[in-house]
This record gives sequence, structure tokens and C-alpha cells, in this order.
Amino acid sequence: MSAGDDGLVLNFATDTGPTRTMIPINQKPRGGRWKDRMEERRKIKSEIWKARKQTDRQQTGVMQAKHTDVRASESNIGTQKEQSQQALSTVDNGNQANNTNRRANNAGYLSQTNRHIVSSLFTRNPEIPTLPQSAGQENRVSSNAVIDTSSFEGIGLNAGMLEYMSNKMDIAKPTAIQQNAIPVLIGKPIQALIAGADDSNDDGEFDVERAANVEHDVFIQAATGSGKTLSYLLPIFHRLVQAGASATAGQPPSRSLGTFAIVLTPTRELAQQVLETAQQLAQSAGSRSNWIVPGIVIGGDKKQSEKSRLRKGVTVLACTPGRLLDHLENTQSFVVDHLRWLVLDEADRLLELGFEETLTKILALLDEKAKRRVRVLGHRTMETSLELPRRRINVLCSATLRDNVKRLANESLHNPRFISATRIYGNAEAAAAEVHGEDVAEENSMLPMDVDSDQNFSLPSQLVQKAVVIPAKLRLVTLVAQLRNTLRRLPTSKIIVFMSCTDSVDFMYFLLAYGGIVPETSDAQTQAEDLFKTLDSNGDGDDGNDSDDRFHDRKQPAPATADLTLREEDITLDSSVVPGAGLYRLHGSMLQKRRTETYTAFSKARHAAVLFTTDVAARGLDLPNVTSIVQFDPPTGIASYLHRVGRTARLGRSGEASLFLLPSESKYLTLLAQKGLRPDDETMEVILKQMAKHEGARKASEWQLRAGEVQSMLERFVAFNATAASLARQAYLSSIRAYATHVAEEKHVFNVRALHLGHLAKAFALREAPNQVATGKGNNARADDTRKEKKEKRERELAAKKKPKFKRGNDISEFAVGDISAYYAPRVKRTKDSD
Ligand SMILES: Nc1ncnc2c1ncn2[C@@H]1O[C@H](COP(=O)(O)OP(=O)(O)OP(=O)(O)O)[C@@H](O)[C@H]1O
Repeated sequence: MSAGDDGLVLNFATDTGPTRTMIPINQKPRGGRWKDRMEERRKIKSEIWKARKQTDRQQTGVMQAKHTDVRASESNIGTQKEQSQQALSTVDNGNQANNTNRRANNAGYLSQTNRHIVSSLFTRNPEIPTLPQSAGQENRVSSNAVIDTSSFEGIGLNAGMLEYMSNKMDIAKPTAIQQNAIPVLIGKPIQALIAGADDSNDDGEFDVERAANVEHDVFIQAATGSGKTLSYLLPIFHRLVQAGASATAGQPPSRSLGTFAIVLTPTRELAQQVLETAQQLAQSAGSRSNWIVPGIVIGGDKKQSEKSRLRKGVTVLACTPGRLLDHLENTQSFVVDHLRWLVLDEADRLLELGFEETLTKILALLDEKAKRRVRVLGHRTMETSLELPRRRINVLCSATLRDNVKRLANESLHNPRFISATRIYGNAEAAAAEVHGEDVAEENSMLPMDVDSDQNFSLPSQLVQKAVVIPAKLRLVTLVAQLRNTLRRLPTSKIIVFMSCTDSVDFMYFLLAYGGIVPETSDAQTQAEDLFKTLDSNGDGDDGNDSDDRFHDRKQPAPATADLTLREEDITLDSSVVPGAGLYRLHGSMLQKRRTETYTAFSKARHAAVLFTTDVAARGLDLPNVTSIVQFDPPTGIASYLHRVGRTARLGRSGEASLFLLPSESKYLTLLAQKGLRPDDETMEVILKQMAKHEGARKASEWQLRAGEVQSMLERFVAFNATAASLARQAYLSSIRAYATHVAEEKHVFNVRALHLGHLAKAFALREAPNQVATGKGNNARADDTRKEKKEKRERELAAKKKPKFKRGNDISEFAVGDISAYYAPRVKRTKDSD
């Protein structure tokens, strides 16, 4: 093993051995004319091929049985094709039935003569196991839609706001969670209290217990896309508007009173989204409520401008935890004396991202400031005359009810109500008893005790979930097929594709943008392309009628693709691989400005759009009209599954979500089933056949040919474009690293050692054997690595260093490539997506 090698490199090397048919170096024909050498080479290969043919058939028995309909046979192939193959002499497909694939594959490997031997897409794939029976998702009736029989007026919200909401925001009726949460948060009881009594005890001191008996903290738990944001923002605005309206004439409220409500979110995008909703509600409040000013403080923005915003006064503040704590500690002009609401949105994600300590500090600081103020001024201050809650109301929102969320609830909520879409749970006595550690009747408990915390989440019932088991080699082409099929069915679809790391996002974004453009080729490559065309136009034994124009990829113009790079400023790119779709990408390593622009652009897109993203977009983001989710890389943890698929089927709309799994990962469906999630199974074959059918295949059996063509097209692009090649390698490595970070309970399903790394390379359109990926050196590639090539490579690398392809927001990306040994002992933690 060389110095740079390690276990993984060994793994790469040994893993891929059986898939190749290579000419041993000592048998390589040398000297003589080029044509003679090619002829000689062909003969040697043919010998090796024959020897292995028998083994191949046995090994590929399962896949073969499924695909016997591939009808092209060796005997039908015309003389011209034979000659062309001799000239190409690149791919050994290894069996007769897959001869049609060879034609496709040849296209991708033309420039790779005597470099790499790549196995066929459909051979030597692992067996696809029979999936556990899905429950059949019959209940398609929407579970998170608005309730037709209810109204906001009935709940008692401000009439002026309701009119604006109905006219301008198209929000006229509440959802179930809003119907339950808003009345509790409007806090009618406190108005009764203010009318008759105060909250002082017999000694004249402020009686927290007494106030707590009428102002409830709230835990809101409801399905994704059920309108949780409005269920806490509407009551806040309603009460601020009411307070402003009832203020005494001489003492109108002003923004200088500081912040009345803080909404903490785990990600910057979510904070942005909360801000936008708050701004709309501020508009709805009318000109008399001009003092209600929403604002935002998030990491990634200039702190100075945030400070000056806070100095002017922000009434309702959306923020991420790190930056909020920073301002609480360091910004003198940040007034929280009158804070009346603290909302922890997506509480489970806040905890998952490791914000527990930050939250504890924030809560302690806010409590301390509140006490100091009461000590100095007494509780009868200006804002209490504003008919606002007497103390800070804490609200926790979550779509799941995991143990850590329960703990946070117990620690941070006083006298809480547990509110779900179907019930309001608990009461003050029960809550108090719970807080004091006493046994309480189950029906009175603050949080339901009978539920398994993992199971206690709900998905919209109208959401159609699917699982597709796909061999590694076919993942990429199946993704392309899935996207094309969806856009054909729903031409203005918005699709989100979830990936495990930022490098994969960057790669897929770039690949699907430019990968369908036929690259500008060198003379040798042009010659090879011509041969491929000749081969096609002369028939190849299929039916003699093949033409270059059947599949649109070949009609693409041929601009210079070699110079294409990934540019930070490209918020969206038109896809050459999924025609008609605009592509977007979003991840935690992008500059905040770009993240915001992307989020806004994707949200506003009126055309077909595909967003590649990490889990940064999984939680809470309300991206309107998303019709489909594709989990290209499986989620880490069930909660992540839930939140990812929850980006569609929002507010009563329909939606579908597909989960891509490797055959070795199909056990994941059992894990999902244990949590009550039973996606329908769909086969890769159906997806690929659908694509072929719509793209010119005349016979059902041509689906493999079509898949091969698409794969070849993408591999060819990666081979010819330096940026794509580099992105592909980075993505390949980073995704394996990300794979090693699956949670402990799932490690037996997502075992990095079970990955076939050679096959996996194809999912990144890579033709290099993984050992070359890992070390930058190949076995037989180096033979023709001439001095000139090396010099060119050095120059390219130098140029790339001078002119970075794109600037990263942070120093390290999520799972950025680093030390290979980190696969087995990952040292870099996931970077936080916020702050
Ligand atoms: N009553 C309503 N009528 C019409 N639209 C609504 C209503 N309530 C909320 N919406 C809209 O529904 C979408 C989803 O709301 P929201 O993002 O608050 O859901 P959520 O429950 O927080 O989802 P998640 O759990 O994924 O964060 C938003 O676009 C919001 O404006």
C-alpha cells in the first residue's frame, strides 16, 4: 500500500475488481499501426470476454431474468457495427442480451479507450429484495386542510385583520390546529382578570402563580403544513393590535418600547419565512398599528445593521438562537423589558442542532431581565396597561414529540396547554402537579404520557409516499427519469430533491444543468462521436430504423462545455437534462445572501422547478406548491423523514414523496413501518420504462437502452468537463462520509462497509474506478498520462486555485471532503445550518 493509501482505498480497489474486463498490461499490443493495435486489442478482449461470459450469466441471473426482453442479439449486428466496435473497443458489456446497452455505453466511453472499463448498467446488480407489504394508502382525505365549517370570526380575532387576510392573503378559515390554539393564546381570561383584580398577592408582590393560572404557556403539536406559524403569530398580532387600540390617548404605544415577541427558529430561512408572515400581518393591522414593526436577526447578516434595527425598535422579532443570544448579551439598545411572547418554533430541530445550551442561556437571561425590571419598576408599568399578558408566554411548536422536546417543554413551560389538531390537553392543576413531580392522571398530564415519542407525529393523510429500491449504478438515471416523468405529468411541478451533503447538491445542480449539452469535442472525440452516429444511423440490429433524432439529448447544440463552471451568482439554471425545469440549490455552505435569494426565487417560481438541497430545507420551510419530494439520499432519523416529506401536501393540497433506497437498505422500510410509516413500493423498472416510453422508445424493451443513453450522456459530460469531474469526485467522497453519520439505531441499515463503492461511482456519473477517485491515480490510466497532459492538468489546477469556482459561506461545507480515514471515524460533525 502506498503512503497515501488506507483501508478505504483498498476497499475501493478490491470492490470493483470483478466488474472490469481489462487487458493485462503485459499483453497490451504495442508498436505497429494504430489500426493493427486496435485489432489486436479487440482479439485479446474477445478472449477474455468469452472466458468470463459463462460466469457473468450466472452472476446476473436475477437481473437477466427480469430483462430478457432486451432483444438485440449479437448475430443481428451488421458488419459496420462490428467494425465500429472494433474501432471503439471500449466497453465490455459482458453479455449478449445487453448488447443494446453496449451501444449506449459506447457513447459515453469513446474517449476512454484503454483507460477504464465500465460494467453495464444492468448487470451484476444486487438482487432487489421483496419489500414488506405496504399498508396501501387509502386514506387520501386531507388531514391538514382548513375547516370549512369554522371561521376566524368565531374564534374572536380582530375584524380588520380578518378582512385584510381574506382579501390579500387568501386566508379566510382556520385549520384545525389554529382553531384549537388561537383561543388559548388570545387569552380571554386575562381580560376578565384585568377588569376586576390585579395579580398582586396579599403582600403586594407580583404573584406569578396567580397570573399563570390564566395565561397559559402552550405546546403546539401538529402535522407538517397545518398552519402552525399562524396559530401563534395571529394571536400575537391580534393582542398587539387590541392593546394599541385600547391604549390611553396620552400614551400611544411606540416601537421604542422594544421587542414584545421573539420567535426563535432553527434555520435562517425559517426565520425569514416567519418575518414575511409577520410583515403581512403587520400590514393587515392597518395604519393605526404602525408601531408594530417586525424584524429579523440571523447569523450571516451584518451585525452592525442588526444593531441599528434593534435600536430603532423591533416589535416582533424572528431570529436564530446564536445571534439572539449574542444581541441579548452585547447589544445595549436591544430592549426586551416588555417581552410578552417567546416562541420556540421547530423545537425538536433546535435541540437536534445542539442549541440546548444556547436556549438555556437565552431563557435564563430573559428571566433575569424580567425580574430586574419588576424589581426596579414594579409590575405596573406602561405595557401592563396595554392589556397584554402579565408575564411572558412561552410557546413551543413541534411536529414531533421526542423525549428531548418533552424535557424542554417541562423545563421551559409554565402552566402549559398541550394543543394538537384534535384536542387541547391538560389543565393548570395537572401541569402544576407535573412540574412538582407528582403523579397525575393520564388525561390531565401536561404532555400525553402514553405515546411513544417517535410515533407521536402525524403526516398529512393525503400525502402519497413511495419507496423505490434501486441498485447503486442506476440511482442517477432513475433520478433523471423520475424528474422527467413528474414534469411530463405535472408540467409546472415544483420538486425538492434531498441529498445528504452540500457537495452532492452542488454536483447534481451542475450536472443536471449542463449535462445534457453535447460537449465540444477534440478531433479524436469527434471521430469517436461520428462512429457512434454511424453506428446508429446504419441500424444496429434493433429494427434497422434507429435515428439520431429519436431522443432529444442528441439534438442539443454543442457549445463549449469545457469552460462551464459552477458560479455562486447563478441562483437558477435551466436544465438541459430535465427540459423545461429551472434548477435551484440550497445548502448551509452557501452565502446567506444567496440562500435567501434562492429561497425567494424558488418560492416565487411559476414554472417547473427542481430544488436540490440538504436537510437545511427539511424543517419548517414553507415553499409553496411543492408537488413532489425525492429523497435521493435517505434521511438521518425518522424525524428527518417526516420533515422532508412534509414539504409537500401542505394545507390540504396533494403531494407525493419518493424515497430512494439501495437494495442493502431495504430494511429501512421495516424501521419506517415500526413507526407507522408504510410507503407504497414502486419499481425502478416502471420509472425507467415510463421515461423510455415518452422519449421515443418504440418497444417496451428499449427502456434499458434509453437508460444507458442517459447515463452515458451524463458520464460523457463529467469526463469532458473539469468542473463536473471535480464536483463529482467531491460529491462521491462527501456522500460516503455523510453515509457514515447515520444515527446509531440505523447503522445496521446504512452500513458504509456494505456499499459497493464501484457501483456507487456511477451514481455520480464517474467512470473512474474509485481508487482513482480516492488517490487521483489509476491503474492503467497512467500509461498515457503523458508529460503534456500532466502539464495541462497542473495549469488547470493552478487556474482553479487562482479563480475559485464559487465562494463558500463557511470554511467547511457539510461533510466537505477531507481526510479519507474520516469515513470510518468521522471527525467533522455536521455543521449547523443556522447561525
Ligand atoms: N387558515 C389558513 N388558510 C389558508 N392558508 C393558510 C392558513 N394557515 C396557514 N396557511 C398557509 O399554509 C402554509 C403552511 O403553513 P405553516 O408553514 O405555518 O405550516 P406548519 O404547520 O408550520 O408546517 P411545518 O410543520 O412544515 O413547519 C403557509 O403558506 C401558510 O400561509
